[in-house]
Amino acid sequence: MSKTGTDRPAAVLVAVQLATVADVDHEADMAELGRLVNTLGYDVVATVSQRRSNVSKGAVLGEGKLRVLAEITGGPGPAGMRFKKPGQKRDDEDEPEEAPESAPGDDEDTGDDAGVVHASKTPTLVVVDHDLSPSQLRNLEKCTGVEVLDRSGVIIEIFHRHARSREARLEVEIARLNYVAPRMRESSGGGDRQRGRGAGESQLELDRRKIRDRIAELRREIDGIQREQATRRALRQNARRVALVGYTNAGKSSLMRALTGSDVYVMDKLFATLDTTVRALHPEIKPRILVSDTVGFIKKLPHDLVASFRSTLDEALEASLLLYVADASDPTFRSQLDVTRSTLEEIGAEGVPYKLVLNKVDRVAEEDRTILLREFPEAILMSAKDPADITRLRQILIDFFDALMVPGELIVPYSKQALVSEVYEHAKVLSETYDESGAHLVLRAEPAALARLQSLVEK
Ligand SMILES: Nc1nc2c(ncn2[C@@H]2O[C@H](COP(=O)(O)OP(=O)(O)OP(=O)(O)O)[C@@H](O)[C@H]2O)c(=O)[nH]1
Ligand SMILES: [Mg+2]
Repeated sequence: MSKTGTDRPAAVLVAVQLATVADVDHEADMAELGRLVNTLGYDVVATVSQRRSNVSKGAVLGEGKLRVLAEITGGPGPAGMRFKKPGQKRDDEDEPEEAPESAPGDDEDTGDDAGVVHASKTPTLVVVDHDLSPSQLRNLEKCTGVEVLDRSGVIIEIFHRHARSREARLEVEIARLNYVAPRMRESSGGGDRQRGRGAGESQLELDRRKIRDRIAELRREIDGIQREQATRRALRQNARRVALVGYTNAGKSSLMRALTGSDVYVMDKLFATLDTTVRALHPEIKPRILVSDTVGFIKKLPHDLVASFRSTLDEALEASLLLYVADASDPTFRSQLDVTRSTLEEIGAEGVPYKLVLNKVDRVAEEDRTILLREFPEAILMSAKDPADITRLRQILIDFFDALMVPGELIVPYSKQALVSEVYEHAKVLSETYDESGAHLVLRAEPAALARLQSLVEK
């Protein structure tokens, strides 16, 4: 848990552990949720947890724990929630709201201190580790009197705050609108807004239509940007490209910095990077190798965000090599690797050749490193903080691309001497001699690059 006593706002976590979830997985999930909430700028000051056989449809927790939660946030408690009378359905309801059941069969639902860590300052945010339905969210807000977010809501909010490039901002805006649309409700004030109706469309329907229109508008804008990017990428088509992919906080940007000498943002927080950056391997070699740093993955990434970030990850799709970066010092890195694999599959990058980089081994004990190597014999064990490891990784990249090269020969006539430098850009020139026909270049190049150079010379 992060430091308290700062002027950062406070949040309380709500953890519901279902019978099907093992303790160790549940704890890892909660630790990750805590880090997400820290990234959002809050200190986690309390946790209310409950083991349940299922998540209550009405308000997630049982009545006793709702009371405890409301006490922490200073809200009215379960009494503040309005429930429908049997048979009655409000027009903005997607789901009927149910009164919290007291769940007699569930343990730890006593409303006493079990499963509760007490708050040192009053939280202004409640974060739940389950996806909430619109009515669950409303019920919890009424009960606690403060803002409530579920895991997807937190992730979308982080993306919203961190997105820098125009495209990332537009993508996040769409994900956010898709997230809020079903959670919107008729304003309770009623009166004024009711007057706007009449044409058979409620204010809520109108608001939702506005959101759909806005999403369509954002999509068009993104399409424009993507066309420009495709052009820019086409210019890099002949370059040798490697993309860093992996779970958030694994150390992708640190590797990017070390490999390319660039100053991309590195931070011990989740989702420090949201935009793709492309830089040449440094010190530069010819032909150059381009490295791209990408957004990190996370468990249960909201589907809209996966879809949105597909375009950001196009960079990865077009790379000849992916480096799957994992934080070997994190006890849950194996499940993080699974998330990386399945997310890459989802965006259609599963066919791209890859190498596994087990990073942060400086924080792994010597004997555990041996175990890791036995389990992942192909992996590159390294630390982004160790210059010798970076040199080794750099050589592995160079060797990978060199192995794709085939031998070739070009004769560049004197009338086309400008092409010689072009050849040096895209091939490894082994010898350069001159006779009456022009420059004889003995070289190695990737087959596509060689064919292209050949056609330029003969044109
Ligand atoms: N000890 C140690 N720390 C590392 C290593 N590599 C990265 N870190 C630290 O791990 C944290 C996250 O590093 P980043 O490079 O920002 O990770 P990332 O994968 O780019 O993360 P996101 O952009 O948030 O997805 C930072 O505090 C780094 O200093 C390493 O090899 N050893
Ligand atoms: Mg990063």
